[in-house]
Amino acid sequence: MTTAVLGGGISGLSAGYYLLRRFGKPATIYEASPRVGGWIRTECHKNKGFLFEGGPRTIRPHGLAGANTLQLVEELKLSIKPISRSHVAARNRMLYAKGKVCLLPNSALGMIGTIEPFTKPLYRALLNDLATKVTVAKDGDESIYSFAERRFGKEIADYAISPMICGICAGDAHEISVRFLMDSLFEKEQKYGGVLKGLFYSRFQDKDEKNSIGIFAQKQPSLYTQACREKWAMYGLEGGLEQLPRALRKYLAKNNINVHLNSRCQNVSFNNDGAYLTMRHAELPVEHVISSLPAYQLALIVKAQHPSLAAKLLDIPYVDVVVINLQYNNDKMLQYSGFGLLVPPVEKLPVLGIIFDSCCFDMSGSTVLTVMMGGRWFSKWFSNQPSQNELREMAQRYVAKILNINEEPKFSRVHTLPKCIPQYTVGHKRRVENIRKYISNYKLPLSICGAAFDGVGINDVILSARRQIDLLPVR
Ligand SMILES: Cc1cc2nc3c(=O)[nH]c(=O)nc-3n(C[C@H](O)[C@H](O)[C@H](O)COP(=O)(O)OP(=O)(O)OC[C@H]3O[C@@H](n4cnc5c(N)ncnc54)[C@H](O)[C@@H]3O)c2cc1C
Ligand SMILES: C=CC1=C(C)c2cc3[nH]c(cc4nc(cc5[nH]c(cc1n2)c(C)c5CCC(=O)O)C(CCC(=O)O)=C4C)c(C)c3C=C
Repeated sequence: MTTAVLGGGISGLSAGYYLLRRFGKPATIYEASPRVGGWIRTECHKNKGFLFEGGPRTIRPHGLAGANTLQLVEELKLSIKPISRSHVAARNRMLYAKGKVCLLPNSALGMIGTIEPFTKPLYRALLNDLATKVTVAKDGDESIYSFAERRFGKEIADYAISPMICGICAGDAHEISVRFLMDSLFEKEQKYGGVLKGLFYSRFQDKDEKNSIGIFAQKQPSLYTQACREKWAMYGLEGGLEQLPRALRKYLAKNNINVHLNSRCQNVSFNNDGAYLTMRHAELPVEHVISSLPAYQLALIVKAQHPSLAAKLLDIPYVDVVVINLQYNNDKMLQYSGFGLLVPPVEKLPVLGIIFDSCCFDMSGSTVLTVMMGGRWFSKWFSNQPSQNELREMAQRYVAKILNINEEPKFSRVHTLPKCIPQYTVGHKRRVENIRKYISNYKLPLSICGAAFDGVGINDVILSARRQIDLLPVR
């Protein structure tokens, strides 16, 4: 009997990779769709010199999780396209607020003056933090909006934190847990009575960067050393991010880890010896199941035997995002340079943000933009199920309004990504603990990784796969 990995997105493929590295035994990955990669999807227009990313486009090189991904990228011999900290795409972060494109400050000097859309200098937010007493959070959690508003004031919560949440999980900061993005700042505030105070008192205790060496035996991955030396802010891959799942699949196939495509798991039932997977045409006995599925998909397949585990999994909500890629045959269309812009939810627009792909990476004379819409507000704007053409027209209308680009794009692509990103709402940490407790109490031969549980970024899901494999007992 073998180990089965469910899902051939980046976390399932990574689980296969770490299984191979740790045990060297064959295993099988079952993927429901006809391709690997999950939400990582690149459409390459090689002859025209540009590409469209339908999901993620960049990865951060920082910390333990960043170093871990770089180690994988290095082992797969992929070509990196770094964006250094001094690159405009790393320096210039923009908002569309109050009818204008606003450039956010990127140095301490920018804290002194009043910068639109803010009505007060940003240093006042820091004074607010110093002057405000700590409120002990109920059940050790609160929304990131409430935390930011408490510590730094409403403007920071509306125009800095809320758009940032849109740019990471397309979610509403009023609902997302402070622990999703600011776990350590929140802990510091609760311990030392303020964010700045916490940062000051704990400045010699932050071991994250040092710990990043921990899991790499003696030697850090050399790409990580290079990323630190060359001050990368983020990176993409030559040929687009889909090269990562593709290369992983090839590597796994060469090493007896097979990926079965078009193989949806319909049910899983556990017994004393392992588990049975129900596939369309077969019942497969397996020793252990590693699930990298979205929580609601795992819920579907465990529901018959473990309805209360299914209910816990269904408590992790997801949102839908519309992604529209636009390409223009002229690289001088944009008046602004930067990674892109985010639209704060207080603006009440269907657009979450626009990414300036051709500012991040060379697109051989094209301007390439990606408009993202919907997210937590998807049903508010798109309950009438607009057609692809209507979505494209809507995106173009906002590109005209916000960026003053009125030309028709030469190429475009519209994708609606249903339930593509989990929402770590207040209490998420406890929910995940309870899910893992259930699995452990019932001694289920099941490990869970993927975006639903331990972080939504590519780095997080790869590291989550590695950690789950590291926890497996040697038989
Ligand atoms: C629009 C967007 C932009 C993003 N931008 C970034 C970014 O810039 N940087 C970054 O780091 N991250 C980004 N992310 C997040 C990142 O892309 C995802 O979190 C990550 O790809 C999730 O990988 P996964 O393997 O956990 O899940 P998925 O990609 O969802 O993979 C799960 C797989 O399981 C399969 N499956 C489902 N049900 C079954 C079943 N019953 N049996 C078998 N297989 C099944 C699915 O077909 C899928 O292939 C972005 C995400 C989105 C949606
Ligand atoms: C500037 C515009 C951006 C839009 C619009 C946007 C949309 C968007 N992003 C995600 C998910 C993730 N994005 C991540 C990183 C990331 N996103 C942006 C900007 C926009 N995102 C930037 C500049 C970055 C790089 C990180 C940084 O330096 O701040 C990540 C990874 C986060 C991590 O911890 O590594 C995710 C996940 C979605 C779902 C989305 C849809 C609206």
